[in-house]
Amino acid sequence: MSEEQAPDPDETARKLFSGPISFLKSAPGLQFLPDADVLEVAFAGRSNVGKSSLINKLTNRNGLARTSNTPGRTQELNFFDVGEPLRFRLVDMPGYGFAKAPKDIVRKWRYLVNDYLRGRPVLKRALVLIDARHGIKDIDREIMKMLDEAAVSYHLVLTKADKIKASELAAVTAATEEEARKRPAAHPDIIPTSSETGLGIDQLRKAVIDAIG
Ligand SMILES: Nc1nc2c(ncn2[C@@H]2O[C@H](COP(=O)(O)OP(=O)(O)OP(=O)(O)O)[C@@H](O)[C@H]2O)c(=O)[nH]1
Ligand SMILES: [Mg+2]
Repeated sequence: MSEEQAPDPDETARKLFSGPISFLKSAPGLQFLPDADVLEVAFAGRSNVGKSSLINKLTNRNGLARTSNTPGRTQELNFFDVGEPLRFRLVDMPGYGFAKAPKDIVRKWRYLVNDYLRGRPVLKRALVLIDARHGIKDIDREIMKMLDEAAVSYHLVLTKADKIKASELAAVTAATEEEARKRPAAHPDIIPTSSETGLGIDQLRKAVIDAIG
């Protein structure tokens, strides 16, 4: 008796993320011209929330995106082209909202992010990362508003879930979900993750694949 084995969607997604990766860093003042045929998913969130760590975990490559204890490490857009057979691009965005950020950096961030987000047909989804210990802050609402206005659909992703108790994670997930439901461009499902334990990583890979079709 032979049984047809349905492909495991987690395994399929893992394979798509494990191909060759090339890296392109935006230079200041560069126009971020999209490649018409390469779809993008952008990682946004407060400084130090864990954007770069999550990209490393998703692609299973330590040190691909630079991580740091110093908030504000990533100040440009970093593009990671994931290779065969499905080509897509992960975009590591500069973090927002770190204390003591000089005004000119904040202004630069706004210009950069606004320029990048608006009218970019290849940008299929943004992942807005929220620290599970803190929940959504006003500064996160600012970027959610930008995304709502630019009609870029986004997924709210909780990070550093390993740092809190399961009951606290359940509470912050519910609160985040409630807020997401009121947002026109937000996906209703919240994805709790940890780059330490790997929680939610398979789910997040599937969300990315889903977004790029
Ligand atoms: N415990 C724990 N620590 C994490 C996790 N994700 C990231 N970190 C730590 O948080 C710090 C910041 O992580 P990054 O990935 O550099 O954060 P970022 O959002 O890219 O920061 P910027 O580039 O400054 O905007 C690092 O010290 C990471 O090791 C996680 O899931 N769990
Ligand atoms: Mg970073």
